[in-house]
Amino acid sequence: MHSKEHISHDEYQKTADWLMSQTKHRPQVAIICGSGLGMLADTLKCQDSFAYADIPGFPQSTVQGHAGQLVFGELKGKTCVCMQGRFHMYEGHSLCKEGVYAMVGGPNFETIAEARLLHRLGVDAVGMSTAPEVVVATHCGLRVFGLSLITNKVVKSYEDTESVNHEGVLEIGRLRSHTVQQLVTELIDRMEINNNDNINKSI
Ligand SMILES: O=P(O)(O)O[C@@H]1C[C@H](O)[C@@H](CO)O1
Ligand SMILES: Nc1nc2[nH]cnc2c(=O)[nH]1
Repeated sequence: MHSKEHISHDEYQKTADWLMSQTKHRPQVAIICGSGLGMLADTLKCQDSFAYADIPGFPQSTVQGHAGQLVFGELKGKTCVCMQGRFHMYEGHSLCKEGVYAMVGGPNFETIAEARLLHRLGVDAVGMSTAPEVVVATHCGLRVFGLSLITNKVVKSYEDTESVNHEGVLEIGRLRSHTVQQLVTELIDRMEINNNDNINKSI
């Protein structure tokens, strides 16, 4: 998994599963120790340490002075994991991919000319919703987690014989509904109930 542009969810999952099978620690805090700061990891109690080279699918640290170890343990009673050595763009690692979501008014799908314009503006995904909902929720002081299922490729070429239609969107929705339900259920299960404290205070 060296400096790949794209690391799939399955690849991350395999690495995480391996680590979880090797240690009983379940960290509440994650710390990246940069140059000269790796010694913090040595202070963790009840340590489980793994050389990056031994962790399936994990990148390798190439910088001098970076031990290249993942250290699990306890600090002040909190379970932590420390990266003794980090990864840099100058080592060939790319930035985590962030995407830009753009909302168009609908109900029609964007024309090829509009799709090309959005692409040139740096848009990665396009929909007809979500943005106004997030604006209103944020205005109300709510913390927001937005989730969009990407159902189709946007057509950007006049030669392309594919076209987007609502039936196709609904079909992918049906195919992925179980996964989306599991994800949302898991999120709700892990959610801190007091995360909208700021609203309660202002009422
Ligand atoms: O959930 P929404 O309504 O955002 O889903 C998309 C946008 C359009 O309503 C429709 C296009 O097929 O699906
Ligand atoms: N604007 C837009 N909304 C969508 N919703 C689902 N697919 C699409 C799409 O291709 N474009």
